[in-house]
Amino acid sequence: MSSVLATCSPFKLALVQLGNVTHDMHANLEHARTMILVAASRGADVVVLPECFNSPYGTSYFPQYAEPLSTSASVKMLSETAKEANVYIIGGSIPELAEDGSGAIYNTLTAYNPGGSIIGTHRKVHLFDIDVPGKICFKESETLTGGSWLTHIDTRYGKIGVGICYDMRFPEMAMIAARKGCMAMIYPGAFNTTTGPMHWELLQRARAVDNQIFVAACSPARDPDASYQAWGHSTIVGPSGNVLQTCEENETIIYAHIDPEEIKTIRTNIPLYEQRRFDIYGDVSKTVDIKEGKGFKRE
Ligand SMILES: NC(=O)CC(=O)C(=O)O
Repeated sequence: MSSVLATCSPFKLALVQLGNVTHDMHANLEHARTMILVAASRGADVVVLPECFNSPYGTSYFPQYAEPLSTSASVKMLSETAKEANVYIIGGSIPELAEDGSGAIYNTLTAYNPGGSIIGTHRKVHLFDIDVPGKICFKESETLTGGSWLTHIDTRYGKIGVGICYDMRFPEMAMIAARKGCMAMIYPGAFNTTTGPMHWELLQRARAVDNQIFVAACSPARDPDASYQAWGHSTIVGPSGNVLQTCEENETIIYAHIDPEEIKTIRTNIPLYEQRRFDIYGDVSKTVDIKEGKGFKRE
């Protein structure tokens, strides 16, 4: 049993499946703020927003809406709202313009503590480039650059790993987080009406059961007028791979009680953590070190 888990404590998690994401960023921010306050008023301790919550999701939109984090209206709103509502916020993602003059744009998550300070920044590592003939062709790499570190956030409830959408398809990220002592992986995401029914829930349950951690994925609500049809179905999964809470495609907030005792119980009953054969296949979590802030980066 990881000693880190011994210091974890229960909390109420809220996923805001945000609707009404328009072309007006300031209207989107105001709506997101209102929904965070609703979640907080219903007792949430950690509130999660979806991928690309401040603007429409699409390769042509990323450059249009990209902001440097240091002057971002979205970061300002999230920081102020975390403080006002006295909650942790895992702030979905926003298009981020690099401040090094390279012009690079990232799909970036920022996380906040109840004091309003940023406690983690994650740039989507795996870009969503797929082509399913006749169904969906999407190439984030046309306008985005992939991130280069993994992010684990320290909260008063324990450590939480974060990823963004397509990152969920890469089991190494969740595996590393679990072995570094994270109690949960949380993914803001926006699967679509082709890949959503195929893989959205399956992937979350797989990441949870493989690693015996909680997994949550927070989607935007579906907008029939949008160019990208989000799947919705925000979901929270327990460490046995059990779905704790889910929903359909409309705007809503889902909640779940995250109790680390459930992790301890499943790891006692099915003790994978004592049975792994690193002598045969090695331990992927040993290949990454803490490099900067809350990020992990490979040499
Ligand atoms: N939008 C994504 O990043 C990922 C996705 O839709 C999928 O993997 O399917």
